[in-house]
Amino acid sequence: MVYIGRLAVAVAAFLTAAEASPIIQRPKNSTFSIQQISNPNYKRNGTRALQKAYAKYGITKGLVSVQSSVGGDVTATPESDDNEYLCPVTIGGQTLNLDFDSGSSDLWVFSTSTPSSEQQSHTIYNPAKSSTFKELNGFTWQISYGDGSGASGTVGTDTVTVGGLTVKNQAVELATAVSSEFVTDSANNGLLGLAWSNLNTVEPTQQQTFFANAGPQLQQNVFTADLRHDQPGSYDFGFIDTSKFQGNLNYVPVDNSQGFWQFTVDGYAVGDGATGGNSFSAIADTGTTLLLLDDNIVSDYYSQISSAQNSNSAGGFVFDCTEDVPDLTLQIGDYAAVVPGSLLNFSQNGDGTCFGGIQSDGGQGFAILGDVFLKAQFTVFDQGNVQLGFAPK
Ligand SMILES: CNCc1ccc(Oc2cccnc2)o1
Repeated sequence: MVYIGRLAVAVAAFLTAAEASPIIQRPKNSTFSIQQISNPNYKRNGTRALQKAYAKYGITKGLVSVQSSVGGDVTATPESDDNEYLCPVTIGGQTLNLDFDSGSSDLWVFSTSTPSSEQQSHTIYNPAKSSTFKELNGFTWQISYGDGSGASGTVGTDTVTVGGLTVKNQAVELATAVSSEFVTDSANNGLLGLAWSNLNTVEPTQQQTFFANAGPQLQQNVFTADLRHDQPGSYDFGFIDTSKFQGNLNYVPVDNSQGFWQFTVDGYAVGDGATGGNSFSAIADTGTTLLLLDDNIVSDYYSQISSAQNSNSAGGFVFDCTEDVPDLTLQIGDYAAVVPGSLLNFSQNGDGTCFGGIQSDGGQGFAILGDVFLKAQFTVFDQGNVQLGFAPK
């Protein structure tokens, strides 16, 4: 299709030139030159130059435009027990609180297409009330998450704004079915995927994430996560706010071949014990609540807590709430990422036992560093350099 486009553009350019420019009569083989002067008021802007070219030749490529070249900053508010973090997103002028998920790549919302029995007390998006919504006819999506929840539906595009950063023609996925976990999670009106676009589930044509569309035009092709325990945190797009962390950022290369923010952890330590263990693969996942690790590391950790046991009824490791819970340190290159014990006593079960922030990753071959880990680190998701940066807060 691009080839045919170029041919059309070449022909159009020729015709335009022939029609528009005056025919200059001059003797054969004469030469002349015109002295150019630069326009002092001209400010170089690649996006605008490209948009002008597209407009001139009528190329209606799905060029997304980013209104702000600086970026955006949005508050991430924890639900009870820090179960998930919700951020306001404006779609076609309608604002919904969505769960930003660096472990998936679909932007989907509760909508007028969601069965009314499932809409319950959710905020829903109504494409009919958006002047900028366009249906992608016949496009569908279907996703399932690590906790067994899931959703599916149809697709369109609209103008999406996050913290002052606007992307036009962003794929917005409308839920026509959602699992019970979402129906009852009434503060959560959908997800905004921040993993890599090769994980997007839209068919027949995979769609780009909000961040993939916005990133290349930002001052820095990054977003950062500063999640907090029991208080609002933030996601920043396009810049790194050095006031949000201590010391220097420690970068590690990312393998995005599976679509995740995946990297290597080089070892671990429990409490003030020695760092040991084999290196292992992990993903940075803001959409997962806990810190999910290999069973051997989980057993080693809970062997340090005398009352700890793996409870079937609770669905994981629990211990007496009165216990002193050790820190966990993950060695990432030269950086020792400490998760304080205070974050590893995750929640109360109501019977004097507490639920651990560290649980099994279910043997799926990589660890999932969810919110329990990300609350303790300022994290830079660097799309431009395909790397992650960590620093203590
Ligand atoms: C609480 N369950 C519903 C729900 C909220 C957010 C998500 O999405 C998830 C779940 C697990 C991992 N990644 C994303 O599911």
